[in-house]
Amino acid sequence: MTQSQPHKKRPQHHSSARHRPRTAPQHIKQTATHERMRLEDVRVYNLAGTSLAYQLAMAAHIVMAVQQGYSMQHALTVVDMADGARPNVQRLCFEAMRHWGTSQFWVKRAVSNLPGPWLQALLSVSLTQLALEQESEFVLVDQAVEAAINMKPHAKGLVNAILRRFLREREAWQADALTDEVATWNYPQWWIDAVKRNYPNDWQSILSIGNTHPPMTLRVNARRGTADEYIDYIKEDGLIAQGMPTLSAQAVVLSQPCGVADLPAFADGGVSVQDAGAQIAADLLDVHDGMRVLDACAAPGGKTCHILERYDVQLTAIEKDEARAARIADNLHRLDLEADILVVDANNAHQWWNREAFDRVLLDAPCSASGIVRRHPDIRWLREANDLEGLARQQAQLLRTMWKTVAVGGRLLYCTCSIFPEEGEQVIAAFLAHTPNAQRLELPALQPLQHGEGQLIPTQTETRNHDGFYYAALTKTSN
Ligand SMILES: C[S@@+](CC[C@H](N)C(=O)[O-])C[C@H]1O[C@@H](n2cnc3c(N)ncnc32)[C@H](O)[C@@H]1O
Repeated sequence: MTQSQPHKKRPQHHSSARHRPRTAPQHIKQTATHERMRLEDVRVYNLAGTSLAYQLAMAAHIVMAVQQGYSMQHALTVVDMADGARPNVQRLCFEAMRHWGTSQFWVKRAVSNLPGPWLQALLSVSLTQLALEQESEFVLVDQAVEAAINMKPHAKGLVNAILRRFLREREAWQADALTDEVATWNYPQWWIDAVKRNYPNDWQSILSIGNTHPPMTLRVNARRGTADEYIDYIKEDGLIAQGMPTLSAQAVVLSQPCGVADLPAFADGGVSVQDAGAQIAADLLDVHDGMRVLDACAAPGGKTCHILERYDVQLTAIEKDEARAARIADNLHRLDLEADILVVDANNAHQWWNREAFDRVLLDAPCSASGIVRRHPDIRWLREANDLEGLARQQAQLLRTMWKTVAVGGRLLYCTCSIFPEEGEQVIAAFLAHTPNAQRLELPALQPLQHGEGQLIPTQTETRNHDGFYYAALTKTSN
């Protein structure tokens, strides 16, 4: 460690009032919850929480919730589960989502009348486990049947028969799946077609990387030390890591993921979890001390905090979702940083903007999240082809509004965690075509990384392991 011991514990910070989100009128999309299962009612009775049967039954519920439009992360957070069951349920769900195309293909081939959604989900979760050979075959089939007996007793024979048939005919089933694109790649057909269309030379590797386990990448708090110091520091805890300087001076990738609570210096703000591709934003925004900075779509505050760790600026963070805005406040508090958090729709500038222009504006717009499917394997099954049109409209609207707040000579950095040009290059091209006082800036730091102007695609090499992002920087030439 260095003399200043940047990653050692230090006294608890006392939150200032500026950490508390200020609430303004919100427009949060209401979902048609009445059409979907109530996550509060999800229960598995009569099975011990430690049993695989319980965990398979619970995973089937969560996966079924995703089919009904809930995000998996939300379902996993909200559903009440037996103590200790959560890590394994989570693993079962993540693996089921990464293999949903294959397992649903098998279920549909195996039955003449499709069973109800929970049974389909149980079969998919179980077939995925058999295909991955994670559990003993005997235990898996036994426990899946046990889960069925508990939840849908009439289906005991069906579950037993399908799982045993898979074990007998595994090779034929696997070969059969390769005749179908959705079953082969495990993405909806429209997604496969869009990746093929936009990346004719790389579409297979992009789809494959999206099905791998993401790295656990950290951002070292620049106020506390360097990436190299942190890498040395965690060796004491037996953790191996390496830097990723081509992406960010603060990025550190762990060779093995660990729980956030076990991360040395996490609790007292020495590090945060953030993909290396996301960490480029703080460089591309070209911030200097003393500037007025706006982060227009800020929650959970990853980029807000990164900017504040590096520069002494006056930062306003806007977020329309109150619960998500609270996460910005939590992160600022943990990192001992300050920003003004406004809970408001950024598009309603008259509600929050006093017409004092910002030197730097970061617009990390809501998007399909197609660049981060490794981390959220359910996203592909939740999105629909025509979502891109609606998202692009939202992105263009936010860009038009945020542009008003940029000072002459100032910079706006537009970004999304998407790999689809509809949400990246096409939004920027259309904006530039209609905005005479906007000029695109070169981003030399991005040159060696990009795949098409401003576009980072998910990459998985020793020196570059990051998610998919799009970046464009614009400067205002006149009012
Ligand atoms: C991609 S996330 C931002 C991630 C964040 N920049 C980070 O690095 O941690 C987009 C965020 O914008 C918020 N959002 C979407 N539309 C908004 C709007 N019109 N006004 C304010 N926030 C909005 C979403 O709720 C979401 O939290």
